[in-house]
Amino acid sequence: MTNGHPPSTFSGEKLVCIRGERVVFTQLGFSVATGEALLLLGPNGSGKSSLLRLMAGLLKAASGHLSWNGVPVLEDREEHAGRIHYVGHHDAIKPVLSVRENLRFWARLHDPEAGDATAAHALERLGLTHLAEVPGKMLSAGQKRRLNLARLLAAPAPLWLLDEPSVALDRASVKVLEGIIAQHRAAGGMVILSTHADVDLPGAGELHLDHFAAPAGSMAGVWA
Ligand SMILES: Nc1ncnc2c1ncn2[C@@H]1O[C@H](COP(=O)(O)OP(=O)(O)OP(=O)(O)O)[C@@H](O)[C@H]1O
Repeated sequence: MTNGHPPSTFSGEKLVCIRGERVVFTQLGFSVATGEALLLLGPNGSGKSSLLRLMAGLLKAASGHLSWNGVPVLEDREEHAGRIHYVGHHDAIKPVLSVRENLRFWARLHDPEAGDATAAHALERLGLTHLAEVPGKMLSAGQKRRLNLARLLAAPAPLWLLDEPSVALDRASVKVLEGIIAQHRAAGGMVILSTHADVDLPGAGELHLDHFAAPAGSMAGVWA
């Protein structure tokens, strides 16, 4: 047992993803355990975002299954939602709420008891303290990304699903991201992350989505 999240394994087996009529990937499998990180790699359109959305329960697999400690996650969607933080391409920032209010809102969605001290720490870690009272709509792209990433620290969740989290970040902020991921893993968390850029995740596994592509032109119904 670590001093944070209890030992767990998140895995997927024989996953098939269809978007529109196209088979994006087929027979895809992975496994991530406590303290581990998995990098999703592959060219544009190979299915990295789709796989992350599927892992987050936002998209349904055409077949195959996802398990947490061997139990299919679809058996209890609410429990699964409670164990993840998903940060996708679209920012979830409410434009009229301040940076601090946005963070408080997210923290309480995850944990109604979440205290202000945790949110303050998250703001400080992401270099947002001086912007705490600024409305979301006035942030730059990189500041919005940092606020979305601050959600990771505002309430605990063992599994972080991050879709190209380094986009719009300056080099110093990428270093901060690498640091909070390392700390999360040291506390028994897991991270699954897609990227086209250099994000240093020591010892991370790699999943190359193009290895699971269906033959060109495969249509739903043939491979699913
Ligand atoms: N809403 C949608 N409806 C139908 N097809 C979609 C939708 N979103 C994505 N797709 C298709 O699914 C496939 C995989 O897209 P996805 O965004 O998962 O790839 P990706 O590897 O994340 O790409 P990128 O590196 O460009 O971000 C692509 O062929 C894309 O056109």
